[in-house]
Amino acid sequence: MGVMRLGVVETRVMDLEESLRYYTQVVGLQLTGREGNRAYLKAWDEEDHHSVVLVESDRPGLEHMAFKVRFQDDLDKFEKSIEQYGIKVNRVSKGARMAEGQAIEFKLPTGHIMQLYNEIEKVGNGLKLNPDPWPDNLKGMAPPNLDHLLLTGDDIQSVTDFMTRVLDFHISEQVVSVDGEQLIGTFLFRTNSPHDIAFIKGPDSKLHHFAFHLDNWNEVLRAADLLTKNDIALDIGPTRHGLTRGTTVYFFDPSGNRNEVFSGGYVPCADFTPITWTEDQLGKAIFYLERQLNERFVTALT
Ligand SMILES: O=C/C=C/C=C(\O)C(=O)O
Ligand SMILES: [Fe+2]
Repeated sequence: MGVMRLGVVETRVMDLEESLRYYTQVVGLQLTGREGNRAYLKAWDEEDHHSVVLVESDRPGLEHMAFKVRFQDDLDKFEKSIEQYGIKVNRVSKGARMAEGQAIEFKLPTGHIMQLYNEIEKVGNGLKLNPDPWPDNLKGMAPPNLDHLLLTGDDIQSVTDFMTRVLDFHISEQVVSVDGEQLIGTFLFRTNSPHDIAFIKGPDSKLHHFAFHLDNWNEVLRAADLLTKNDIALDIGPTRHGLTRGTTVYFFDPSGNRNEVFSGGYVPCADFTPITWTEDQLGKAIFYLERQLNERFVTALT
């Protein structure tokens, strides 16, 4: 029962062809389908039809995010508990997007659209019978999987209450005001990774970044090399986050959506005692080696 992992981020892009070149050649995702103004992509170690949907639009940003639940009948249970909590739930019919089954959709207290689903076509990763550790013909950064996303919103307390009490997410880290009164950031997980989704104080309904996993620090450096090789500006990094301990590079896709490649961190379980950062240490929390935020951290949102 319950939410397994972040399954899909549907991201608005301004030019689908240019974005496809970037996400397949530089990031190194595999194109698995195209229909109308949407393109569907997966990372090489993922089995489902897609984890990233690019939808051509007149503005960048996050159209929706979807978490995969373990069983189809989890949807009925979550529909009831979300509505009991006081948030309206809509049903999304099978086939609303290529290869996807039925889903439930609702708006978070921060204004973001979230879906829960179980059914999606499995295309496999070709590594299930006497497999090599990775396939041939990988391109670009070649992340094995989608990792997490960071969103901004005003009421961090409410979204944390909802995610923990209704969707049973656990808190790995939190950022609080110096007097401890106000919750400024919240890092939440269902998988045993430092975060599957996080929220920090800022304008409602905005995307800060979505991230792909890499195996180690060398791959993070190589990702930065690839960006420079392609004359793509880095936002920051390679560096380390104090929060999550993850090593990282932040950069932007052609539409200005921030991407991240992330490696490391720790392996929390449900009994993990949350790590607390006070706002006066925010610089070190976010960029441990620089020990200060860059301006874009709070302004470059989509
Ligand atoms: O509040 C911002 C901290 C960001 C941390 C990450 O992006 C991460 O750990 O992947
Ligand atoms: Fe991140």
